Parts: sequence; structure tokens; C-alpha cells
Amino acid sequence: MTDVIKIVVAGPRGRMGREAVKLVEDTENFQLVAVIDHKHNGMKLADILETSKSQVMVYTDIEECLQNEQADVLIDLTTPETGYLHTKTALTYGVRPVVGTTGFSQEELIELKSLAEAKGLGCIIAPNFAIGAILMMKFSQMASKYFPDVEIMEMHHDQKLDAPSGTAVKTAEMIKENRPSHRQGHEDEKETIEGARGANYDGMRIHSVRLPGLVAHQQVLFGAEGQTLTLRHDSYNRASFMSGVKVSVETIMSLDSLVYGLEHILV
Ligand SMILES: NC(=O)C1=CN([C@@H]2O[C@H](COP(=O)(O)OP(=O)(O)OC[C@H]3O[C@@H](n4cnc5c(N)ncnc54)[C@H](OP(=O)(O)O)[C@@H]3O)[C@@H](O)[C@H]2O)C=CC1
Ligand SMILES: O=C(O)C1=N[C@H](C(=O)O)C[C@H](O)C1
Repeated sequence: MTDVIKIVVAGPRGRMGREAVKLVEDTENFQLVAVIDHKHNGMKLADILETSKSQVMVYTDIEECLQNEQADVLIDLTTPETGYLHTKTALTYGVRPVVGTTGFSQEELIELKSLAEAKGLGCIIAPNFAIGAILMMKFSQMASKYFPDVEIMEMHHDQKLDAPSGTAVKTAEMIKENRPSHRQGHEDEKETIEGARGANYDGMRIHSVRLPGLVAHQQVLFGAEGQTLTLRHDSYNRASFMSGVKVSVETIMSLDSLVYGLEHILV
């Protein structure tokens, strides 16, 4: 019989958090021990989340939560500032973080990597948990060896806080490993409206679209003489991310350092 993994979910009322609560409740060897929400301290989860009957405690303070509850794993699905703070605190308390929250800076990622290493604890920071998105990123990385001119267009719902998306940044980072650094477009190109050419990452352009009705979508466009190649992934609901969350929780128990990106743990 597999050992039970005791889990805290941060951001349980959110679009992703509520799916994560459901995943934990529905998985045999996962046990929800508490949730962290910036509101409703001291209430029970069932009182703040209509889709759950769980009587676990709601904490607003992560330190109080981790002092009172025995937890193996923290699943964080909150906001960039809170997610960073939660990840750091969890590692300090010996709890392994599975982080879906996006918008961390390079400095924050480096700091969390050192902390995880110093503690000898697994930590997974996954900008995208959807298997199709991981494949889209890997295929983009492969394609960039042959098509070094590329633009990334990410499209999300209009409640998203960070731009570009974590997935777009990760895609650009992966492409950079294969693509010789160079500026794209005409050397005399000028924007007559600021931002028209999108964000510039190592000469690649990233365009962020925000519209109601969208969930999470990304298109990577490659262009070469007389041809284009388009790689596209669409998440139509948040359940699409949950198999990646499950695999991360299962894998993190045997890791002793930080892993950035699910591509490193999918076999
Ligand atoms: N890695 C992946 O595959 C995916 C990652 N994401 C990322 O996950 C994060 C959450 O996304 P999403 O669920 O859509 O966002 P939501 O806004 O729906 O959820 C965020 C939740 O966090 C809560 N929250 C805010 N501050 C705190 C805090 N200090 N402590 C505890 N809870 C807090 C919010 O509460 P309130 O409602 O009161 O503000 C809200 O319930 C984002 O960073 C997003 O980019 C999203 C989808 C997939
Ligand atoms: O906020 C979202 O919704 C999503 N965020 C992640 C990101 O920033 O890439 C993952 C997915 O795109 C959905």
C-alpha cells in the first residue's frame, strides 16, 4: 500500500485551487490536512467552498498552518507575491512545495533553488501542468533549431495577473537553449504605437492577449523562407492541469532539490 501524502492547498477558492482540492479529495493516497486562504481564518473548508464537504481548517497565516498541521506537501495556486512567500516558508518548515503559481522573477527562482538545495527538499515549480502544453514547449524547442525566427502568442482569460504567462516565458527560455541569440524583424523597425511588437526576449517577441471567454492558449509561430510552422496548445478547462499536479505531488516525495518545469519529471 502507498504511503498517504498529507497536503495543504493554498488558494482553495480560486479557479485552479478548487480543482486541486477536488483532486486531493478524490485521490486515494492523498489527504487534505488544511487550506490557506487570505480570508476566512479559523473557518472550515466546507464553509467557504461550496464544492467541498471537508472540515479541514482554513488558515490565513502559512506559518500558523505549518506549525499546527502535519503536512508533507504544499500545493500553491495563488498570486506571484504570495506564492513566492508560501514556497519560501514551506521549505523553511520542511514541507515540499508544488507550485503552479506563475510570475516569479529570476532572482526569486534562484533564491528558492538555493533554499531547496540547502534543505535537501524537493520543490516543483511548474509554469504549466498540462501535458499538451509541455509537449508544445518541447516541440517548440526542437523546431527552433531549424527555425530560429519565432514569435510566441499567448492568450488567456482577462483575470490573469501576470504577463507574459509563465508558460510563454518558459517556452522562450527553452527555445533560447537551441536558438542562436539574434534580433528579429527589420533593423530599422519602429513602433508607432508603443508595445506593438510585444515583449522582447533575446530577440524573440512574446505577445500577450487577454480576453473574457479564453482559458489558457498558446501559439508558437516559426517562419522561414517560403514556409511557416505553427505549434498550438489549448486548455479549455482547469481540469486539464490536474494530471500534472497529481504526478508532481507523487514525484516530489523522492526529490531533494528544485525542479523548474514539468518536462524534467515526465518520463
Ligand atoms: N501551472 C499551471 O498549470 C497553472 C498555473 N496557473 C497559475 O495559478 C495561479 C492561480 O490561478 P487562478 O486559480 O486562475 O487564479 P484565481 O484568482 O482564480 O485564484 C487565486 C486564489 O488565490 C487567492 N489568494 C490571493 N492571495 C492569497 C493569499 N495571500 N493567501 C491565500 N490565497 C490567496 C485568491 O483569493 P481571492 O479570490 O479572495 O482574491 C484566489 O482565491 C496564477 O498564478 C496562475 O497563473 C493557472 C492555471 C494553470
Ligand atoms: O493564469 C492562468 O490561467 C494560467 N497560467 C499559467 C501561465 O501563466 O502560463 C498556465 C496556464 O497558461 C494558465
